[in-house]
Amino acid sequence: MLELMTCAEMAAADGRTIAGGTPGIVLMERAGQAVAERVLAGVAGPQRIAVLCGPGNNGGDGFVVARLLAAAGHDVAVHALVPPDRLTGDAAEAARGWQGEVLPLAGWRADGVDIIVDAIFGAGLARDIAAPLDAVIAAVNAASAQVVAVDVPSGIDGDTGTVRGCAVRADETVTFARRKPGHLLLPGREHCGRVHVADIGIADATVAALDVRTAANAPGLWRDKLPRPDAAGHKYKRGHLVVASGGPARTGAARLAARAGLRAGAGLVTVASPPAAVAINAGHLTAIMVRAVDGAEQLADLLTDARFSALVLGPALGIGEETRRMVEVAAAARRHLVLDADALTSFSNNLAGLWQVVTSAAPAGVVLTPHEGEFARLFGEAGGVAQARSKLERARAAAAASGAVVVLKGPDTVIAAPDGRAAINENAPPWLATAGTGDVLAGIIGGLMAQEMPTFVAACAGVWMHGAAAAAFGPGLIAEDLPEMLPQVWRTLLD
Ligand SMILES: NC(=O)C1=CN([C@@H]2O[C@H](COP(=O)(O)OP(=O)(O)OC[C@H]3O[C@@H](n4cnc5c(N)ncnc54)[C@H](OP(=O)(O)O)[C@@H]3O)[C@@H](O)[C@H]2O)[C@@H](O)CC1
Ligand SMILES: Nc1ncnc2c1ncn2[C@@H]1O[C@H](COP(=O)(O)OP(=O)(O)O)[C@@H](O)[C@H]1O
Ligand SMILES: [K+]
Repeated sequence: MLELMTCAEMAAADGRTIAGGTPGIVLMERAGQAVAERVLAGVAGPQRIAVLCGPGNNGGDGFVVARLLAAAGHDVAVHALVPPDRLTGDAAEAARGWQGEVLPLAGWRADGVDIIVDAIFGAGLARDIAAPLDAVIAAVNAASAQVVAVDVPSGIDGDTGTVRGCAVRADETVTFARRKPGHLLLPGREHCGRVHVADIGIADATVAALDVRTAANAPGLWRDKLPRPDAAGHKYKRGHLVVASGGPARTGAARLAARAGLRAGAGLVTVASPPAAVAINAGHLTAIMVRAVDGAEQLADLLTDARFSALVLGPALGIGEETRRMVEVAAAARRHLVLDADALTSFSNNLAGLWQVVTSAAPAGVVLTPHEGEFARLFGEAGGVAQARSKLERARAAAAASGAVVVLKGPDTVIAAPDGRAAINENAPPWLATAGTGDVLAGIIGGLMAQEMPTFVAACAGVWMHGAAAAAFGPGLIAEDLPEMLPQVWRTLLD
């Protein structure tokens, strides 16, 4: 159930289910039933309920909800954007089942209403919301009533999570068959409240046949690919991660990444340090080793030892030619790479150079972990990225353009593979917005890749474990706390 279906995929699933013998009105009845049950779940005693119905099938669901809630003894008022005789298809049939009055939606006020059912627009939202509906949505959002949205809060684009002009802020959202990307991407996620997924009879096989490429990032996606130490193992079987350090005044980022890599399970971790920073690094490290490595040439020498299986390059490494050459040397040595921070910025406006790196590293995997600023510098002008409608599609286009797995960070981090697979993360608490947490993420992913976890799932697992570690620590988090929470996260994953 981790798939996230686009509105077009949902319509296709709907069409195939109808073609398979389930009439559309039956799906609409089940949808309305699920919403009504959710409304009733939270109430004691008769409620004054306003059902706001739009001109399409989302409105059709609303008429079903209204009928069921009235039958359950509540005081229900229906307000519709268009008169029922202007509805067509299943929505028209649903409206015929509503015996009560239908009042206009324009000019609606929330006075005296306990619960609002938002059935104005769902998957068919096609343009920005304009007058007079913008005032209706403002009235919904200003009301003290409980708001339950049908499928998506009206005004939120289900594919992109963007607000089309204005949008309802719901307490609860009931969607059907699977969640949609807009339930996880910001700002959509914040408009949905709690999201419930109702089974309306769209078979899993029907969803599977659509080859949905987007998923919510959760252990079900990658738990079976996590590296697990075995009884016959030794540390060299668990991979050896190398993290490159910056100069004497810029060493902390590499140590954060290195410690995270060790906690992520790499058997050994070495900080490759400029000679001038070796004493500082050594003074702060115990289980992690330090090696003097002076630039790209000496990195190439280090990597003649085949046991170094993965590298994290970028955190506080410095921007420019030498960092770019270190990346190229590591790629030429065909090691798994996590490129972060300064390593990314060293390839600004040089997508061809990045593509070359990814190509020469193959079959080893490359993961890029940009935040929005780094992403813009890397991919701003790239074909496909500029045209993309959402964070999801931008990350996917960047993965296709670079050949790497792209982790586009933020509260709704998107992980995208060049083959089109993508996952949206939803477990990261805002405590993560603090210096150095990105370095820790790079280290976790590098630690998993050092153990030969496949690239895309290593990136997904790393992002999730990072969010889970932050959530487990909670308020007051600083970057140093994250690696120390990983044992607790591992226990939940390996049970
Ligand atoms: N798929 C399934 O399995 C099932 C789907 N179900 C339900 O169907 C819903 C999708 O229904 P839908 O396709 O009819 O679209 P919907 O959201 O009602 O809107 C379309 C209408 O809105 C109008 N319109 C659009 N934007 C506008 C704007 N800014 N301002 C003003 N008008 C605007 C648009 O007008 P037009 O663009 O044609 O001029 C059209 O009239 C889905 O969310 C779910 O609730 C369930 O019944 C269970 C089974
Ligand atoms: N508001 C937020 N909610 C959840 N996670 C966030 C938020 N802001 C940032 N993050 C996460 O925190 C990390 C910050 O990384 P980055 O920007 O590279 O910082 P740094 O360079 O200081 O390490 C990323 O994993 C990002 O996804
Ligand atoms: K809605």
